[in-house]
This record gives sequence, structure tokens and C-alpha cells, in this order.
Amino acid sequence: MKKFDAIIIGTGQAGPPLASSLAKNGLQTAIIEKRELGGTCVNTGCTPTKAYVASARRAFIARNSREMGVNIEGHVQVDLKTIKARKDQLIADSHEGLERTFEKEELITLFRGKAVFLDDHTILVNGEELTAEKIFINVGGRPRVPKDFEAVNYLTNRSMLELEEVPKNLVIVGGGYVGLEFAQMFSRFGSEVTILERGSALMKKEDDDIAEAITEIIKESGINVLLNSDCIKAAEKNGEIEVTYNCEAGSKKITTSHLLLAVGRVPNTNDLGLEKTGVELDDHGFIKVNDELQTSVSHIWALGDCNGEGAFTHTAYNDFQIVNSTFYEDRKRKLSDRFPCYAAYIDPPLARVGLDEKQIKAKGIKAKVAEMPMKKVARAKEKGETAGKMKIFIDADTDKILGATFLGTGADEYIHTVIDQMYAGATYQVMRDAVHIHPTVSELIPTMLENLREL
Ligand SMILES: Cc1cc2nc3c(=O)[nH]c(=O)nc-3n(C[C@H](O)[C@H](O)[C@H](O)COP(=O)(O)OP(=O)(O)OC[C@H]3O[C@@H](n4cnc5c(N)ncnc54)[C@H](O)[C@@H]3O)c2cc1C
Ligand SMILES: NC(=O)c1ccc[n+]([C@@H]2O[C@H](COP(=O)([O-])OP(=O)(O)OC[C@H]3O[C@@H](n4cnc5c(N)ncnc54)[C@H](O)[C@@H]3O)[C@@H](O)[C@H]2O)c1
Repeated sequence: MKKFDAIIIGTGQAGPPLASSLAKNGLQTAIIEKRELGGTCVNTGCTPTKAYVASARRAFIARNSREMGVNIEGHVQVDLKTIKARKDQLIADSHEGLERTFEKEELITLFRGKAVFLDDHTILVNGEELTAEKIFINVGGRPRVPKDFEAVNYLTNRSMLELEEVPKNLVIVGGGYVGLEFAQMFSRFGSEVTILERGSALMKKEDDDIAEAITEIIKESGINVLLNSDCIKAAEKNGEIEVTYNCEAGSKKITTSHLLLAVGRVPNTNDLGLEKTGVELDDHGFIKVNDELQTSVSHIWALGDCNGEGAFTHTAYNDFQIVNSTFYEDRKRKLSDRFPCYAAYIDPPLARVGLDEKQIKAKGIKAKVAEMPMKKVARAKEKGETAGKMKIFIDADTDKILGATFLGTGADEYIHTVIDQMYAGATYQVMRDAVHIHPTVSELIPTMLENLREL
């Protein structure tokens, strides 16, 4: 049995910074990874998809700048091999950085293999037993694959990013983040894309007006959107995939060369041996944690997607910050201090922080709202990118900012002007009275806040 002070399972977004911090504080730390270093974000998530989104936007601009007085003669061609090679290089750079970090820190030992718990204190990896006083689980998740698709050659976010030829057709099941980001990028690469979504709008967790605006944007991108599509099944037929849907309303069919499943993710907790420990899971397989991310076993913590408290890189990294602060910082951080925030990298992007209209109403909070369509924003008009709208919600009793939803050009950046004020605990008057630079989209935030109405 090898004894360490700490064991970390997974090298995603929380594991590596935690390993560095534990080692710097003198703890002999083992970190275990069964696949590529860096986890989902680096290898099959944020980094590669945002690199592809950038290539797709260049292709879109090259084809669609005539009304801006820029004519590009001839056929705009997309070379997926080059796009993939560029993303492979970005990933290789990240791997190199992580390898260097682990190598240079003497107190960190990297194990390449699958970790399984034998009991609350013992972990088996590559036939070797490890033990430690502190154990951190950072195992992330994987795509959910419904039974109806198991028999066909479906793609996931991982295999999509290995393609070297642009598919002729691409049917995507699921109209959430993964579905929409891949739909728009592959449509811009030249695939004929269809989205099958069982909800009545794309991104249906958002406020209805936002989900409808996103659905319009995606349809206007030339993507075929089939909403309310339930009971979707797939079968191989003559070298292609036949997808059937809406079985009760008289089954409909689409034949496609490629099929992407984008129907959510499940945590990697099913084969971790957790049944041999006292670590409790919820009904969806997420590890239950308290405000400091401790599990039901006090020396085991769970960080990142596997605890179900966030499903983003920044939430996984913040989980590291929370745990690290409990050991080494005077200012203790807690899960409950975090404002939920995220962006969906469609074009234009959706960016969100805090509560939206649906959530405010469900909580029965008395609130005010300010709204602005992007077509009234000077900078958006100048850029020729006027799709979307901005909404900010204010607590009517305290004047504090409850949240904001920005759908529009550059929204993933200027949402931070709201995020920072929320962390500062400022009232909306601070933002209303600030002078913002002209011409920017952000300059309309103070203007919007002059015109609050009751929600
Ligand atoms: C297509 C896509 C695009 C995304 N884009 C964004 C984005 O733009 N912005 C954003 O914020 N988020 C994005 N996300 C989400 C983001 O990737 C995840 O939230 C983030 O990676 C979670 O980090 P994590 O540390 O919890 O887990 P992961 O990054 O999944 O890392 C977990 C690691 O643990 C390893 N592991 C699992 N089980 C074991 C075991 N038993 N033994 C050893 N190792 C194990 C895994 O191999 C993996 O390397 C995207 C996700 C996808 C799928
Ligand atoms: N920009 C980002 O930050 C980003 C990008 C990609 C992924 N992610 C993360 O990855 C997670 C997973 O993304 P996702 O898009 O796979 O999940 P999701 O939960 O965002 O969307 C899944 C969609 O599939 C639909 N669906 C589910 N089952 C279906 C079925 N059987 N038939 C038809 N439709 C069905 C749902 O109604 C939903 O709209 C996200 O929650 C997010 O945290 C983040």
C-alpha cells in the first residue's frame, strides 16, 4: 500500500490546480487520470469547440459580408483537416503545460490509469493500492446515450471533433448547448443540419422570449429545427442512419450520413466503487456535497461536474477555490456564495448571470426589469449584428441586481460588468450612474437602468 497525504481522482478543471496547491503546502499528492490530461474542457469540450466556433465564424463572415461592402469572389472552402490540426495543437499545448506542472513539482505523483475505491481510505489504480487522509473526486461526466441509439454509429462531442471531412448531413438530437454550438459551426462549415428537440423551443430552460429569440437565430442560420420531436429512434439503413420521430403522431423519418447525440451528460460516478464507501449519491448519480464540497464522508470532497452543483469549467475551477480556501486561505469561500453564470457560444452568444424572469417569478421575488433589443444598440447596428436582446432584473425591495440575460454580439464579455457588480453587492444605481465608453454595447446598460418597469 502506497501512502500519500492526498489523492485526487481526475485531471479536469479542479484537480490540477488543487494538486499544485496541496504540493506547495507540503502534502505528498497523488493525482490519477484514466484518459487525456486536462479532462473534458481541454480535450473534447470548451477548447476544441471554441476553436471550431472561431473557424466557423470566419467562414460565415467570408460568405456574408457583401452588405458590408466586402465582396469575396469565388467559393469559400472549409478545410476541416486544417481546422482539426489547429485544435489538436491547442490541446497538445495544454497537455504539455500540465505534464510540466506535474513533473516539476516533486510532491506530485501522476498515475495514468482508472481509479476505483476499495473502501473509504483505499483506492486501486493499475493493480496498486493507494491510501491518503484526504481524497478529492474530480471525475467529471460523459455524454448521455439513450438506449434507442445504442445500435447505430452515433457521434458525440468527442467523435465529432475527430472528423476530417465535413459531413454531408448532420442530424443532431438535442437543442441545448452542445447541440446548438455544433449545429451552427457545422452548418457554417457546409453540412446540411437538422436539430430534433423534444421541447417547444431550443434552449428551453431559458426565459420563453430568449428561447424563442435563440430558436429564430438558429433557424435564420439555415438550420432545420424540428421542435416537439419526441420518441426519436435511429437504425442503420443502406450505409446511412434512418432517424424516426413523433411515433404517436404518425412516425416521420429523416435519413442522414451523420448523427450527433447532444441530450445531456451523466456523471462518471457509476464505476468508481463508491458503493464500497459512505459517499452518497443523488438520484441522478451526482455526489452529494455540503457548502464546502465535502461529501457524506468527511475526508472525501467532490469537485466539478460530478457534484451536480455546476456543469461548467468556471464552476469546476471555483470548486477548487472553495476547497483550497477551507485549507489555506483566511477568507473562506462557499458554494452558496456563487452566482450561477454561463455563456452559450452560438452567434450571437447568450450570456447569463443570477436569476432570470422564470426563476424570479417561481421564487415570488418582487422585481423590476429593464430591457433593450439589440436593434436599438448603436454599436450593434454599426457592426451589422442586431439579433438578440438584453434584460436586467432588479430586486424591488433592495435595489440589488438579481441577474441579467444578454443575447447579442459580444455578450459573453460585457455580462461581466453585471457579474462584478453582483459580487460587489452593489445596488443598480451604481451601474446606472456609471459612464461607459461610446460606442459599445455596454454603454446601453446604464441607459436601460433608467427605464425600469415592474416585472
Ligand atoms: C462540447 C462541450 C463544450 C463545452 N464548452 C464549455 C464552455 O465553453 N465553457 C464552459 O464553462 N464549459 C464548457 N463545457 C463544460 C466543461 O467542459 C465541463 O464543465 C468541465 O470540463 C468540467 O470539469 P471537471 O473538472 O468537473 O471534469 P472533467 O473536465 O470532465 O475532468 C474529469 C477527468 O476525470 C477523469 N476520470 C474520470 N473517472 C476517472 C477514474 N475513475 N479514474 C481516473 N480518472 C478519471 C476523466 O478522464 C477526466 O479527465 C463544455 C462541455 C462540452 C461537452
Ligand atoms: N458554452 C458552454 O458553457 C457549454 C457548451 C457545451 C456544453 N456545456 C455543458 O455541457 C452540458 C451538456 O450539454 P447538452 O447540450 O448535452 O445538454 P443540455 O441539457 O444543455 O441540452 C440537452 C437538450 O436535449 C434535449 N433532449 C434530451 N433528451 C432528448 C430526447 N430523447 N429527444 C430529444 N431531445 C432531447 C433536452 O430537451 C435539451 O434541450 C451542459 O449542461 C453544459 O453545462 C457547456
